[in-house]
Amino acid sequence: MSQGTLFDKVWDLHTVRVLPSGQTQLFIGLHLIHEVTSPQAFAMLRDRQLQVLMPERTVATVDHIVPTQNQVRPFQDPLAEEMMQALEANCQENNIRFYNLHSGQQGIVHVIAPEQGLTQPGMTIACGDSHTSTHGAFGAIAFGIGTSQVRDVLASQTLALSKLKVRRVEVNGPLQSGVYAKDVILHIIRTLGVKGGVGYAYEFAGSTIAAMTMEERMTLCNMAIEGGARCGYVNPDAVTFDYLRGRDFAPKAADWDRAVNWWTSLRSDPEAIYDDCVVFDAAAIAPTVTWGITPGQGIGIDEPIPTPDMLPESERVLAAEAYEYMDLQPGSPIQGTPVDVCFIGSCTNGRISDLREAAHIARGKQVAPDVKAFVVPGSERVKQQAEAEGLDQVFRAAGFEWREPGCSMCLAMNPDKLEGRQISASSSNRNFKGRQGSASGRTLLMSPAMVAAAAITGCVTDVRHLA
Ligand SMILES: CC(C)[C@H](C(=O)O)[C@@H](O)C(=O)O
Ligand code: SF4
Repeated sequence: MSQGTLFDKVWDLHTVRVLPSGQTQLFIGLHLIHEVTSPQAFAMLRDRQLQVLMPERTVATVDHIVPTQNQVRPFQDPLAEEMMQALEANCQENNIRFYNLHSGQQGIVHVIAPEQGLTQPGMTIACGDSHTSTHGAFGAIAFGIGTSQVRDVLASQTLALSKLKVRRVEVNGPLQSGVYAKDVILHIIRTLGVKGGVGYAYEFAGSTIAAMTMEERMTLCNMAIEGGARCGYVNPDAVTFDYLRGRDFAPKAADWDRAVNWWTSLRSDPEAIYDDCVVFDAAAIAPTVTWGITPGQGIGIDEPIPTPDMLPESERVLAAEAYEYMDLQPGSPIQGTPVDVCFIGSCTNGRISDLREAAHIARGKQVAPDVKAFVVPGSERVKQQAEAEGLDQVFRAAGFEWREPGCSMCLAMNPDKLEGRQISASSSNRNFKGRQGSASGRTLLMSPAMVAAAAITGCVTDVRHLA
């Protein structure tokens, strides 16, 4: 075990057996569930008269359907209320820890597990949600699963999986000021493509990543899946351990020291062999904004929207679809594009450091007329912390709305929706057609600081000129 990657080591340690199909039966240390992808899984379990095998290894929260304004029960949307009731009943019947609204610990599943110290290095973590890759920031092997796999984990605490290859994605050097983890990952996806990571786990490494906080690493790993990599991870180091120490579920006293030794031993070895390796220069990364309908259609804020001849042949068909849908002119600058809605939140960028960065830009300024700007903290704890620091006041004074925690307009399964052809500047992770609640709505992805800058000026703006 001395020449492996963290991925190989964690995979091997969790292998129950190799199945006749060649797949691995992998033990899942932590199973996270939410209201959208779990109800059917529990129903399938009941149909087969199966029990939840290890309820203490499953943790639930409610995030996607949660209204961020009126949270009175029953919810106005009957479907949301139904999902909520199903989750409540399933957790109660099966003895599953559930962080309900107003528990003080509710929030987006990928925000709450790390903040409580549930997410730890060396774990295997699964959740019926594609952005489970977020948890890889801690050196866990964490990936999204479908509903029938949620059933499998509930019933057996294992999954049948094929092993991934590992690509080392190295980023070196200091980031320019005004450039954030979000820009780094948008840049990586733009370069390697939205399908570039299919079949791979991405190991993020290099001095830029080493210098990142845990929250920045989470932003990075969150979007590994948008680059096609089912999981992304960072080797655990002192930054990881400092973040974890003292959190609710982190090991305590003598267990802590043992855990740190153990976690350290799981780091990829210097001689580890990778299936592929790519290197980026941090200095070449500018504040990045998407102009199209996939997270890979991004450009530096100073660049023009690419014309077809600037793109490889293989990207031109999708680009044509994007020009039409977005109604943006190839060859023209992205800077100055007017926006209608500014959304700060999501599991990509709804953590306290994100709100601090955005508040820093908004402080003492005013949201542009006719722009609707709102901030949705990633969790109840993030909200509480932000309020303790007075960030809510900064946002409110600038004309932003301050909301209750949840996924909100990241995918608009709640009342927060774009209307008609509105364009949003969004700190979330997906800009697919119709993603934010209007079938013809348009999304520009960017960092929370850039969203705040767009809110103030009313158009896409280089945050480096505003700060
Ligand atoms: C609802 C859920 C299944 C979905 C996902 O898997 O990612 C959602 O969280 C999203 O971001 O699109
Ligand atoms: S915040 Fe968005 S990306 Fe994250 S889990 Fe919720 S819907 Fe999915």
